Amino acid sequence: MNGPLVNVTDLRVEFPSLTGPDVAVISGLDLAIEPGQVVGLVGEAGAGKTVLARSIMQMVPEPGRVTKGRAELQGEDLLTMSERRLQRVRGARISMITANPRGELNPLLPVGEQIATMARVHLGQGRKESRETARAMLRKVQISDPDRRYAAYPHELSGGMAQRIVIAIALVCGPQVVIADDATSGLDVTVQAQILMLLRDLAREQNSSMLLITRDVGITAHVCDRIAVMHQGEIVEAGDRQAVFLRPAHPYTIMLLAAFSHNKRLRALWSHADADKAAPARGEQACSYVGRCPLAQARCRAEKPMLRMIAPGHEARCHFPVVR
Ligand SMILES: Nc1ncnc2c1ncn2[C@@H]1O[C@H](COP(=O)(O)OP(=O)(O)OP(=O)(O)O)[C@@H](O)[C@H]1O
Repeated sequence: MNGPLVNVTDLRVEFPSLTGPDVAVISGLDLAIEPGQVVGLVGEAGAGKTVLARSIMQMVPEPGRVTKGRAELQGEDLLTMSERRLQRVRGARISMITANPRGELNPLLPVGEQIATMARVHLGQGRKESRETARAMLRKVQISDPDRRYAAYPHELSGGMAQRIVIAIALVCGPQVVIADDATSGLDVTVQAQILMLLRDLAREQNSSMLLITRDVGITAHVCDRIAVMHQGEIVEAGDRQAVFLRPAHPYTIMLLAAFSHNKRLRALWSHADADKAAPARGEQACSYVGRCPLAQARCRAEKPMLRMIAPGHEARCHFPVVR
């Protein structure tokens, strides 16, 4: 296959505003995911991470709508796909895991049956075979006593166990891409790490790519091959994990890393830079970070920077990237 597995280009998503014209919460966004790659999408609350994930699934929350761009899976645009075709693609070739496992599960159906149903619908398995597949999946997500748990209802499971079931459902068809949107944020810290590692290992085992969305930069340091940093609906930096962590180039990335640092002085730097009052609205002809940027110059207010290469495989949307 030539080209990335998932290729989002020039995506724009707008929401109506009560007081004026529609607001673009995502604009000019490009993001590529290669086969087998784990891409971390990081950024603070409201950056547009969930809207991006849901756009790829053609599930933009109402009343939002995609007004521009493409989101291709192996060259086929998901954004213009018929609902009928999408039903075959979602769950089978691309699946999503969110922070609310109980909300995803059917409260009236034993959890094993929910996994087996996926195998019946998407893999064409019969009743007996799909039950075997579901049991095997329960073992893979490390649910103890899988035969007994097969018959359990969602309310009988802990949050961590419910999330393991959601992961089993998401992975049972061997999708090419898994989107994990804040998938562990509702769980205890110790369980979070276990579930993330499990998710990564299982995805790797079946060569699924993964888009791992989180506000917690620390999580991406352990799990991801590549990091994309999102700010106000735009990717402001993207690169291999090593490059972004060791040589962050966009001032926003530097601040984001400082916010997660153990170093108190670095964290203080972040809180000083956090005054967002002068930030321009999304889509204006200025850098989206100019109001908070300690390195901003006149050009940053007058001209919107493009995402451009600063080293092979490393890009930043900044007129004055910090290059070392
Ligand atoms: N249903 C909606 N109606 C109006 N605006 C919305 C809606 N959903 C999202 N938005 C807007 O889109 C922006 C991006 O939201 P999104 O949920 O994608 O952020 P996020 O980066 O995923 O944040 P978090 O880390 O808190 O999940 C928000 O600032 C919000 O204004």
